[in-house]
Amino acid sequence: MSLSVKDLVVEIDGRRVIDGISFDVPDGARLGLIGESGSGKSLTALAILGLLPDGATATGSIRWDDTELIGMPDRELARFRGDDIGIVFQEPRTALNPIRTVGRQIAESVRIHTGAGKREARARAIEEAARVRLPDPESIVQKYPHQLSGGQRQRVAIAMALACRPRLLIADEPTTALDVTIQAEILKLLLSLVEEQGKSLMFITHDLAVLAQVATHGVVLEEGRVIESAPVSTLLTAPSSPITQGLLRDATATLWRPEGGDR
Ligand SMILES: Nc1ncnc2c1ncn2[C@@H]1O[C@H](COP(=O)(O)OP(=O)(O)OP(=O)(O)O)[C@@H](O)[C@H]1O
Repeated sequence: MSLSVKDLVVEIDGRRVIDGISFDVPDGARLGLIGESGSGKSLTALAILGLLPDGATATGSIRWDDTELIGMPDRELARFRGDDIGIVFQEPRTALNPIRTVGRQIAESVRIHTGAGKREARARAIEEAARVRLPDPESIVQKYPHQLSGGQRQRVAIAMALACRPRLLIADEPTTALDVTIQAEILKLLLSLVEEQGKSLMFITHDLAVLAQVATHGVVLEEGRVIESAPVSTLLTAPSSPITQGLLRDATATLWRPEGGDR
């Protein structure tokens, strides 16, 4: 299953915020969307998921294999979300319900997307918690989100997204809210899960050092346009645009230091 975005334009209240973006995520590929704040990364993800804010319109084409997602009725799109395309957001707190145990929330994901019964879904929730390497899965599923650390909450959000076995996982700055060591652990986890299950990944970040750890190809955005699209190794060694050169200079030194970099 592959995703193909062509000439995507998003307008919000008459302002063109995405201005003709095209890129592909072939089956099993790991693509990064990278750019500074406001360059249009999140809106591109939301357009793919059919979750644009009120007042926003999308034109162009977003195809999932042979199916056009732009203009698809919301009810049909809802089936795509989760079943085919999963999402993990930056701040796991917003993805989790504070008054339900994490096990129940993972189980709900399982139930909605597999039709499993309650008991089976509860057992699956423990398996999914173990899969994202949460400690002591049998007891952690009985906890509430506030009883977990930020990194553990992000593991729960990843478990919920993957419980539906989507073909493509979209991760929008999933580690930005976490401190550096936890960030590295979550990136490693995401990468191993995606590779293990042969999924495609679309990873959104403003940090080229983070992108280098998870993606093989990068699409650089600026003001809603694609500025450069190249293998990550090229972006790291021979970035052609000033924007990418700036991203390379800013790359987080703690995680990865560009050779000969001036920081
Ligand atoms: N709900 C909204 N209403 C109006 N304008 C919006 C809305 N959401 C985003 N925008 C505008 O669209 C542009 C792209 O925003 P987007 O959130 O996609 O950027 P981004 O690259 O994801 O940034 P960040 O890294 O800060 O999340 C920005 O100019 C932003 O101001």
